[in-house]
Amino acid sequence: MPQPILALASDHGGFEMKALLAADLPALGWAALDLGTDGPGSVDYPDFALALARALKEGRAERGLLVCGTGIGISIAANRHAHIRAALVHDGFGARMARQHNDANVLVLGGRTTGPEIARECLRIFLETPFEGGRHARRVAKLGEFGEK
Ligand SMILES: O=C(CO)[C@H](O)[C@H](O)[C@H](O)COP(=O)(O)O
Repeated sequence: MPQPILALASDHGGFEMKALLAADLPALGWAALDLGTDGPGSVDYPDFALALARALKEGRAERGLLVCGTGIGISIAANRHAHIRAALVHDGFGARMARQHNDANVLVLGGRTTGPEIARECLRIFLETPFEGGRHARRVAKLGEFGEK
C-alpha cells in the first residue's frame, strides 16, 4: 500500500521546525511533499499557505503541516480555503482534539513558540489520531457550508 503524503510548508519563521518534523515522517509511515520555504530568507506566509491549500485540493497530499513564527498568520491564511481545516496547536492534547473533534486536515505550529519535542509529539498525535465522527461530523459538515454562502 502506498504511504500517505503529508504536504509541508512554512515561512522563514518555521523552516527549521519544518525540516525537523519532515525527518520524523518515514518512521511515522508518511511521505513528505515539501513546498518550501527552504531557508532563512524572508518570505510571505500567505504564499506558502496557498501552495499547501492547492496541494490538498489537487489530491497531491492527504494532510498538511504549516509552520510560521507563531502559527497565527499562516493559520488565518490557510483557513480562508473552504476545504482546509487548519488547527494551530501548542500541545499534544490540542493535536488530539484537532483530529478527534475537528477532523483537522492541517496541523499548524509556531516555530518561535513551540519547542522541538512538543512539536514532534504534536505531529505524531496528529498523524495517528482518527476522527471520532458522531456529533462532531455534524459540526464539521456545518463548517463546510461556510464556503458556499
Ligand atoms: O504571521 C506570523 C505571525 O502571525 C508569523 O509568525 C510570521 O512568521 C512572522 O510575522 C514573521 O515575522 P518577521 O519579523 O518578518 O520575521
